[in-house]
Parts: sequence; C-alpha cells; structure tokens
Amino acid sequence: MGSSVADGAKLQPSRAGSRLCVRCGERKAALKRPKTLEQICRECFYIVFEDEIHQTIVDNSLFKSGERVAIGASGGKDSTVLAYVLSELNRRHNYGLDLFLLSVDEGITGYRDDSLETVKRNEIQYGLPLKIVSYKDLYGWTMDDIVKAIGLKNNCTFCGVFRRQALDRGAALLKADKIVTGHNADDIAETVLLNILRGDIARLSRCTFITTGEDGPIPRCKPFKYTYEKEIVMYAYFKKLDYFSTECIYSPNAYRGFAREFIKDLERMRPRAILDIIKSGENFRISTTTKMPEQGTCERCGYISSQRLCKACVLLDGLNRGLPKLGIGRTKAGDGKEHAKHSERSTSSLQGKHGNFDF
Ligand SMILES: Nc1ncnc2c1ncn2[C@@H]1O[C@H](COP(=O)(O)OP(=O)(O)OP(=O)(O)O)[C@@H](O)[C@H]1O
Repeated sequence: MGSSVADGAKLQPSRAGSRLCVRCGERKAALKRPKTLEQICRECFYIVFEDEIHQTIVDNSLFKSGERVAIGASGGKDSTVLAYVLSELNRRHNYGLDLFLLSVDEGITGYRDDSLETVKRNEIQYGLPLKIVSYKDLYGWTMDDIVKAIGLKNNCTFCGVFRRQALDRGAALLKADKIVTGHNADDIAETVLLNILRGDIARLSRCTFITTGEDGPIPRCKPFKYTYEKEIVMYAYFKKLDYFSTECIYSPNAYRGFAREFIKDLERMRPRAILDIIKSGENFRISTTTKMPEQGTCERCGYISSQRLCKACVLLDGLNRGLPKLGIGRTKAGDGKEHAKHSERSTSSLQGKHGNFDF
C-alpha cells in the first residue's frame, strides 16, 4: 500500500480560514506549521521546509562535492521525503553529489516486500539508481525465519543490529562515501529520552551527533535532525509523494512506544519540546573518568566492534547454534557473557561515583 492519504488526512491543516500567510502576506494561509504554529501558505511551507534542511546540510558540512551518497531507503515517509528533497537540493544548490537509493530487505513478508515495491517506483520517479541487499543473502536468515526461531520478543534487536551492518555492506558495494538516513527530530528526541531511561551513557553521548561513524568505514548522517515528523508527513502529503505507510508487523517495542507517545504529548503542549530535548542531549557532558567502550574490529567479520566479536556475529552464532537468545541482553554463554560482563562493567561505572554527567 503506497498511499499517503491516511496520514495526510490526520494532519489536515487546521482551519486557516481566510487569513493571509504570515511569511509572504499575499497568499491565503493553508496550514499551521507544526514546528512554529505559524499560519502559512503551501508554497511558503515548501520553501521553509527545504531551506531549513539545506541550512542544516551547509552548517554541518554534511557533504563534499563529488561524494557518492547512499540514501537508506525503506519506502517509508521519512526516507522517501529525504530522497526527494536531497535530489532537489542537490540540483538547486549544485552540491555535486552522486545519489543512490539503498534498501535492506529484512525478509518480512507482507511488510518489507510491499515497501520495496514503493522504493522501486521511487527509483524511476526520482531517477536514482537502487541497490537492494537482503538479510537472506548476507546472513542466511530472513526476519520471518528469526521470528519463527525466537518469537516476537527481542526480534527488534536482531533486526536493528543486522540492518546497521547491512546498510554499511550495501554502501560499500555502491562505493559510497556516506550513508544518509531519514531519522528525524522526533526520532532523535525519543532516543535521547530512551538512553536516559536506560542509563546508556555511551549511546546518550553520541545519539545527537548529526554525523556518526567518521572513524569507521562509511560515515552516516541525518539531514532531518531538526525536521519534525509532522512536517515530513505534511510535505509528503501536499507533494503527493509515493510512500508506504504501514507499521512493521514485528515491532512490539512497548518501551519505545511509550517514549514516543510521551514526546507527542509534550509536542502538543509545546512544539519546541522536541528541539529542547535534542539540545539537552547535545549538551550532556560525560565525566572524563567515565569508562567508555573502545572501538576495535570484530575478529570474525572485521566490522567495527567494541568486543572481540561484533554483536551481529554473536547474534548469528546464536541463531546458527540453535541458541537464539545467546546475544540478547545479559546471557551466560560464550561471547555473550563477555559482552554482558563488559556492559555491566561500563554501566556500573556510570552509575557509581564516577557516573556523573555535567549538564
Ligand atoms: N530496510 C531499510 N532499508 C534502508 N534503509 C532503512 C531501512 N529501514 C530503515 N532505514 C533507514 O533508517 C531510517 C529510520 O528508520 P526507522 O525504521 O526508524 O523508520 P521510520 O522512522 O519509519 O523511517 P521511514 O519513514 O523512512 O521508514 C529510515 O528513514 C531509513 O533511512
């Protein structure tokens, strides 16, 4: 289902009546901008939406001319709008980028197979070459197989760890210099909150970075770091972009869902709350005595890892040995134990007397 109508209808612009747009003062206001609550016309909305993303790209020097950039394309609203806006800005401002769509097929029947059809249409609509890599080819397992083996609980851990690596591997095949993803301001605020709730200081310290992995094989960045999800949906709706709008059938992550709802409630009361949470995340200072994981490479696959074996190899090992829970949380077997010990060590050191972070 590639329709954006349902989302758009939910976001139908509030009755702007016959008021004039506060930006151009000429055309009728067509919507109340979610980020600022300004009454503006469609044309001005497109301009501010695109200009803010361009400004984010320029201010943070996200790209260099001549770079090959792989756009993580799931077929969902965020990455579809990202692909569309990035190709527009690339043309308009002469970024000089070679853009590609990169999709990971996790092997989720009735979900990813349908969304990949959307990406294939986007390939033609935007004239961007598409590369698809699959969990089946990379790991020998689809998510359907994995869920059969471990059930619904914890399946997101496998999916997240495998996807991260799959995007890197796909980008390497494309000889990409950078990966961009459609993570938006709401996603980042949600992650800041979750990392605080979990006491995950290592992740808290880097989850607001606009570019990560600069020391790894292929840096990845988030041009939508300051872009509100509601505005992305509005933009896609008004521009009639072709995207897929169904939730993953295997995502029962209640804890994340709670953080998401909490942020939506805050946004309703005060739209700036999203930007303020990001700002708070950016300004956490980790005590210099806090022990942080050291980046190395996985002995088996060579992928970046702070352990002897990377998380993907540990999880895969568990699956292949019929012990799928091996790498989940704090297990008692093999490398999982090593991992658990390490995370216990780093967590307790954060919570103990050295565990202060300055705000
Ligand atoms: N299967 C995939 N293939 C390629 N990139 C992906 C895939 N899944 C996620 N991504 C990238 O990671 C970003 C965040 O993914 P997430 O699963 O949080 O989806 P989302 O917030 O619903 O985004 P989208 O609307 O683009 O699906 C996406 O915008 C996209 O860039």
